[in-house]
Amino acid sequence: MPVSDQAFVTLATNDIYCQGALVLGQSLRNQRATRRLVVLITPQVSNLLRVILSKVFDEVIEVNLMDSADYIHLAFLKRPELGVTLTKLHCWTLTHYSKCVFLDADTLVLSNIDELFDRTEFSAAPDPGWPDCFNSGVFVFQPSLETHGLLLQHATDHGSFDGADQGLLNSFFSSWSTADIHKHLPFIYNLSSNTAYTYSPAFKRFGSSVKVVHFLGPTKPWNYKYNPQTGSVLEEGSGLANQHQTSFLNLWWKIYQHSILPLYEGFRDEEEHASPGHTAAVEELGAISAVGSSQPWPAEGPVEQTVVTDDIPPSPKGSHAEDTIGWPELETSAGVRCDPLSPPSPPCADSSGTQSTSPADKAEGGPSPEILEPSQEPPVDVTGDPSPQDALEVDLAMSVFEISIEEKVKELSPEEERRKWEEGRIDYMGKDAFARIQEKLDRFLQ
Ligand SMILES: O=c1ccn([C@@H]2O[C@H](COP(=O)(O)OP(=O)(O)O[C@H]3O[C@H](CO)[C@@H](O)[C@H](O)[C@H]3O)[C@@H](O)[C@H]2O)c(=O)[nH]1
Ligand SMILES: [Mn+2]
Repeated sequence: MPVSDQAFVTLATNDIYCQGALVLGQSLRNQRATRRLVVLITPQVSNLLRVILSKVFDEVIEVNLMDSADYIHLAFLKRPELGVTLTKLHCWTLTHYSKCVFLDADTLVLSNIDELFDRTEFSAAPDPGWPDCFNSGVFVFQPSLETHGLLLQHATDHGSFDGADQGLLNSFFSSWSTADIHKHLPFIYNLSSNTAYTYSPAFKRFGSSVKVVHFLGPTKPWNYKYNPQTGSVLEEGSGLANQHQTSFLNLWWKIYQHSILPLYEGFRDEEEHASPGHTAAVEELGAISAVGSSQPWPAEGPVEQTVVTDDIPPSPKGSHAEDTIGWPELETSAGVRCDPLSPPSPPCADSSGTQSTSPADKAEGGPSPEILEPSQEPPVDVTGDPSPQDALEVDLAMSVFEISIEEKVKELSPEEERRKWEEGRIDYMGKDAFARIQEKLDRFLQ
């Protein structure tokens, strides 16, 4: 039975972390999650990614620290280093839900975890590095503007001992390690992907019951390159720790390859009649679709529709993530193609499941109006008009043998370029390499 006042929530502040959020959301779908799927994003996330996110998530909610009420602003100004942290805390403002499970965008769900909703705030699993602290990559919480306010106050007054949300949340929910064992989630709900290496006998014994893998640490699945032919990540230069970690990475990429990449595929048609003002994004789309269309990724099984939009129940797939192989058309439930390069038409906006209201608009009851911060803001259409900054921040490089996701090097204006040169910041290996300059000269001389 779907429970509509409860939700799985994640966060992505840029297009790169969006790739993680997409795989996480898809993995929840694959495991037939019965709660709503919500992703919090910030203004940096491109319009294309917002549209893609809305194919997997029921709600895409933009949060913006700077537009928020004064006390948030204050906390942010006093503690600028807590930027992403304070953004994560926004999950407490989702008061149209009675209970939520937060999952980092670098987690992967391997089996159904709906039972986590039997737990209460604040439940989390031990951190592998310091088990008296919880890891803040997976936690059960109860949205409340009052708690949100208290957390921000705590951030303003005390900061965070690790400079991020985990330190802050541990000092706020400081009785976690001693007060109530029910609030200790078993480690299988937040297994750090390199734990198999640190305590391999335990992994041998309990590994098969793992439900959530967390790729915590500096190297994320999207930092690896993947071979779609062999179905495995390329080890070169990535320093893979062990075979278990590799199989979790492969699983992540398998979902990315079969269920996420096809979501970009449907934008191919837009390429032809897109206006010239949008070349950056269009080039990107071309790169995305060109290989996919002429050379579909090896599919191992029946081609199924895996696109899930608002109000469509999770796709009735097998219970394993591997079962989901798809090559879906990017169409919404209304059968309307959404063009990320032009303002969304009403059917697109309707069927995408994207929220155009801020979370607290739907809040009922709750604390006094003066702390109902987001509701005073005008509604934000998260898939609104594209602007020059809307170009993708990621490069999805694809060939038959290799898929990779890379952060796009930001295009600098000629003035910024000149300043960089003058300051001696020259990209000898990249675009200032002799070969590039030679190309430019050749073009000029022709
Ligand atoms: O640029 C960023 C960085 C982070 N995030 C979000 O914040 C989460 C936490 O960041 P992550 O890179 O996953 O941190 P971890 O490597 O998991 O490191 C640990 O430390 C973090 C900071 O305390 C905690 O948030 C994590 O839960 C904890 O596992 C991510 O999953 C995303 O959801 C973004 O959206 N954009
Ligand atoms: Mn994480």
